[in-house]
Amino acid sequence: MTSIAVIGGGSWATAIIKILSENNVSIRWWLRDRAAVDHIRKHHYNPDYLRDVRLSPRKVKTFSKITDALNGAEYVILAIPAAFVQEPFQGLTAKHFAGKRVVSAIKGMIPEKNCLVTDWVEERFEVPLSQISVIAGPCHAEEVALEKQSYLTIASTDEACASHFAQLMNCRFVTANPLVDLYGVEYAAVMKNIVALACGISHGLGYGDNFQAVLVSNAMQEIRRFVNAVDPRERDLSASAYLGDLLVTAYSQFSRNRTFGNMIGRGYSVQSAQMEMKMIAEGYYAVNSIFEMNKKYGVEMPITQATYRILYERQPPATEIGLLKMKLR
Ligand SMILES: NC(=O)c1ccc[n+]([C@@H]2O[C@H](COP(=O)([O-])OP(=O)(O)OC[C@H]3O[C@@H](n4cnc5c(N)ncnc54)[C@H](O)[C@@H]3O)[C@@H](O)[C@H]2O)c1
Ligand SMILES: O=P(O)(O)OC[C@H](O)CO
Repeated sequence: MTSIAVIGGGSWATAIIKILSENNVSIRWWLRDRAAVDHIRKHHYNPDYLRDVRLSPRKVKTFSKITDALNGAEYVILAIPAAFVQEPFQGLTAKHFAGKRVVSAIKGMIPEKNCLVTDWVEERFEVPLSQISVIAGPCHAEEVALEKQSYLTIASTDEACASHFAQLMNCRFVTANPLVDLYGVEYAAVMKNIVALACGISHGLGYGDNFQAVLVSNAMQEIRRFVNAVDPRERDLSASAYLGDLLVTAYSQFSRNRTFGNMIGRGYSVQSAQMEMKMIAEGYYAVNSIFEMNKKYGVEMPITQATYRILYERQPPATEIGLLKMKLR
């Protein structure tokens, strides 16, 4: 049995545990909320997210102390929004990660550092890059809960590392494939959240499907320009880890980022949209990080810039999308 620590109590952590439980694994699940830990021990479902997902008490053990969850685990999966990922690891050192492989399920950047989660793991806990991977691809937790056929990409700099973890994620309703492009996949996953915000904002303003199709096409070009500037290498951006993820987030009813953007387009303030949503829209933090990063790269990024001005400079959404409209082709 492979021992896997899962860190985070949200919908994606719950969905990942459902997938892994299909295989021969032992899961050590850390949740911030002690009441949820106790509830899952007693009732075998997460009271806060994906309540219909039944958790096997034989395979899934819950912990409220993070070192207990890490103890003896071969893998550590991070499944907390990037803005909060540092918090539970305060006080931990490289020795807590010695010999472990780390998998980031996070599609976001650490706001205070404007850095990728995998870079933070490598630097902060001295985990070799060859032992780090990310879970990517178009996949909503809600569809995993319903066992709808989904595809994931496990990306790493090391093929063996990606392949090994992909095997653990393959199951009746999930096909997981390895890919050697850690940074390209991770940046594309961060950026698709920004695009989903822009899609939501324009939908909230009354723009239709015709406009969104052009917005998404232009977004793919923006992602290509940025990813190739930051990590130049040959990659097929039409693969599902990149384009597929952009499409699902831009068009799905389940998208957190699109829902958040839609509220902004309809006139909500950032604060009221955050309060109304019970889940986290990673794109809100990502747009600031990518905007800041791009000061160094100077890539043409009209969609990111418009979204930044709406969310961080409080520019009227109608004005910004109106200006963006002129730049799309
Ligand atoms: N939900 C999905 O379908 C999905 C799919 C792929 C990737 N992801 C990624 O997974 C990551 C986790 O997202 P999610 O959808 O599970 O989140 P979620 O919105 O469902 O859950 C929020 C999580 O954040 C934690 N949290 C909230 N506020 C916190 C705080 N102040 N301090 C510490 N923790 C806090 C909660 O405990 C919970 O674990 C994100 O990076 C997201 O992009 C999500
Ligand atoms: O579509 P979102 O904003 O809920 O993001 C969730 C996942 O990244 C989709 O693959």
